[in-house]
Amino acid sequence: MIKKVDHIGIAVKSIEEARKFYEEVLGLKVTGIEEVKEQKVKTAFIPVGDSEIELLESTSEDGPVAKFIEKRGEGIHHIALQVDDIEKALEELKGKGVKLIDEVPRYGAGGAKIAFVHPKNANGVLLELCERD
Ligand SMILES: C[C@@H](C(=O)O)C(=O)SCCNC(=O)CCNC(=O)[C@H](O)C(C)(C)COP(=O)(O)OP(=O)(O)OC[C@H]1O[C@@H](n2cnc3c(N)ncnc32)[C@H](O)[C@@H]1OP(=O)(O)O
Ligand SMILES: [Co+2]
Repeated sequence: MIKKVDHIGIAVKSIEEARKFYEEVLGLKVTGIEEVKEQKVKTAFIPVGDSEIELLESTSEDGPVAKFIEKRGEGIHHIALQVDDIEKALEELKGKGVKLIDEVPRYGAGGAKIAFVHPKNANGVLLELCERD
């Protein structure tokens, strides 16, 4: 059901500031910046081999990324696992008693279908499932 690590989400105060480390020091490239209004974030995707790093900057004081930074500071916010059929994956997890934040997929960056699993289920790690064409 799970294909690979799609991306690792990192909460940052400023994409413009944070991207300098990834580009100028690590030599990686930001390939796209996109606002996802529903999640109250601006995202920057940085491919690394077959996976990506997603820098997340909040666009609102009450968004999940702003709240995370306020409580814990900048850092790893979530791990996204790519699945080939997100509805089926959600059904399966629900059947196993997993607490889902999203029972129905939403749309994330790049038009992917995404859904979050509560960190209480995964040893304190917020998991995102995502399906993309
Ligand atoms: C654009 C898209 C894409 O990839 O395409 C994205 O990634 S959007 C990425 C941004 N979107 C999201 O994160 C949406 C899903 N997230 C959420 O619904 C929320 O942030 C929750 C994860 C449910 C947390 O919200 P809530 O209001 O409950 O916050 P809270 O501060 O009261 O936290 C409740 C408990 O969860 C923990 N907690 C909160 N955020 C966490 C995180 N990112 N990783 C691990 N643990 C986390 C807190 O420490 C706390 O633990 P204790 O109880 O032990 O103190
Ligand atoms: Co993400």
